[in-house]
Amino acid sequence: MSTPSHTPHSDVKAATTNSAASSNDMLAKSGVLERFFKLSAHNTSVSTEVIAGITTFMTMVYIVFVNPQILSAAGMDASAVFVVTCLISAIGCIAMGLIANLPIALAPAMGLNAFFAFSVVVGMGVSWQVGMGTIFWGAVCFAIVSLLGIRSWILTNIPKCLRIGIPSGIGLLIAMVGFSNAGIVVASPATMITVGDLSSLECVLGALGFFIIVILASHGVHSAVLISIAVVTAIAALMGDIEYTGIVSMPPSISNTFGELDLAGSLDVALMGVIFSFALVSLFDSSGTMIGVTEKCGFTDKRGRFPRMKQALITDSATSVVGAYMGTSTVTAYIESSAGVAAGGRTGLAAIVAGLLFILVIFFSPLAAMVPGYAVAGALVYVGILMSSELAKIDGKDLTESAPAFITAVMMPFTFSITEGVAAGFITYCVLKVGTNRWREIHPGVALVALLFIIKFAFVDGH
Ligand SMILES: Nc1ncnc2[nH]cnc12
Repeated sequence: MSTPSHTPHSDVKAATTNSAASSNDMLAKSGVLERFFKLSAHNTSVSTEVIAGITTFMTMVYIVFVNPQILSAAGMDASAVFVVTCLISAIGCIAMGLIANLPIALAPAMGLNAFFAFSVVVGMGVSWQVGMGTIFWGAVCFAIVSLLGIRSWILTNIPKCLRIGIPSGIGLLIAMVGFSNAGIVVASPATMITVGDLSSLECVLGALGFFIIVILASHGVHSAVLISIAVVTAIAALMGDIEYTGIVSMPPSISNTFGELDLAGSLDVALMGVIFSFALVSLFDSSGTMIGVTEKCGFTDKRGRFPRMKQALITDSATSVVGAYMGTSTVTAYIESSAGVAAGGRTGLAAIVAGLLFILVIFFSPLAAMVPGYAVAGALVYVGILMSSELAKIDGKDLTESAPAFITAVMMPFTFSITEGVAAGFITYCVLKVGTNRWREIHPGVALVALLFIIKFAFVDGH
C-alpha cells in the first residue's frame, strides 16, 4: 500500500493551488473525512469513495429481495426479514468503514442463508428459532477465533482442496435453489430430481432473468442482478402473475424475528456439526472474500495479509452475532465490494456510503414483497457460478487433492447440506492421504475434525 508522506498542512496548501480539484474535495481533504479515512494517503477522494459506495450497493442490493424469499421458506416473516436484512447490512457496512477503514461491504451471506432455510430448518426439521441459535453460536465461535488470532493458523492448516471445495459446493447448492425457484428442476419419485415444465411462465422468466444478468455482467454492468430482478418482476406484473401492492411504505415491524432465537435449544449435541459448519464456512467465506477484495486494492502482502485484518474479521463476526439476534442468517464480506474497488474505492468511506443506502431501502418493503421467486432464480444461479469458479484451481492430476474437493462440492447439493459436504470432504481427504501412504500431509487438526464427523455420523445421527 503506498502511503506518501503527508500532513494536513500540505493538504491545505495542495488544495488551494490545485484548481482542478473540486471544492468539495478540497474541503474534505483538510477536514474530518480526510483525517479519519486518510483519503490522500489512499490516493482517493470523497467523490471517488461516494461513487464506489454507490457501485458496491448497486451490485449487492439484490440481497434485500432474495434473503426474505429464502428465509421465509424456513417459516420466517418475510417483511421482518426484509427490514432486518437492510438494517444489518447498513450496520455491518458502516461498522466496517468506521472500525477497519476498508471498502468492504457486509450483508447476509448467500449460501449460508439457503443452508439455514433448506438444510437446517426444512431438512433437519428444527424450528427457525433453534436454527437461528446455531447461527448465533457459530458466529460467536468465529468471533473468538478472530479475537484470539487463531484464524490464520486454521486457514493455513486446512488443505487447499477443502478450502476451494467448500465455497464451490455452496455455489452449487445456491444454484440448485435457483433452479428449483424457477421450476426448472423439480422432485421426481423415480429419479429424485428431474426437469420441470420448461414452457411454464416461471421457467421462461427465470431463464430470462439469468440470461439478462450474465449478458449485462459480461458487459461490466454493475447493477446486472438488480436490473434482471426489476425486468422479470415488471414482466410478471404486466402478465398479471403478481399483484401490485405499492412501492414505498413505512418499514414493517421486526418484532416477529427480533430476539426470537432459541439460544439454549440450539446448544444440542445433534446440532454441533451445524454450529461447526456455520463457524468454519463463515471464516472461509469472509477471509477469502476480504483477501480477494483487498488484493484488488493492492493492500495484501505475499501471505494474503492486509492492514486491519483482525478488526475486519471481528467486525464481520460481531455483525453476524447481532444479525442472528435480530433475525437473519450469517453476515459475510461481500465479494461484490470488488465492483466498488474497481470504481476507485479504497477506504471505509465507500463501505459507509453503501451502508447509508441500505437504510433508505427500508422504505421499499412493498416493492420487495412483490418480487416473485422466479425473479431471483437467475441471481441465485449467477452467484453459484461465481462461487464455484475456484474449482478450476484444483490440481486435477493429484487424486488425493481433486477427489476431496469434488466430494466436498457435490455432496452439498446432493445432500442439500453444507455440513455433510464439509464432513465428507474432511473424511475423504484423510482416508485418501492414509491410503496412499501420504498421511504425513494430514494436519492433526484436520484428522481431529474428520474423526469428530465420523463419531457424529456413527453415534449422533444414527440414533
Ligand atoms: N457468501 C458470499 N460470500 C461472498 N460474497 C457474497 N455475495 C453474496 N453472497 C456471498
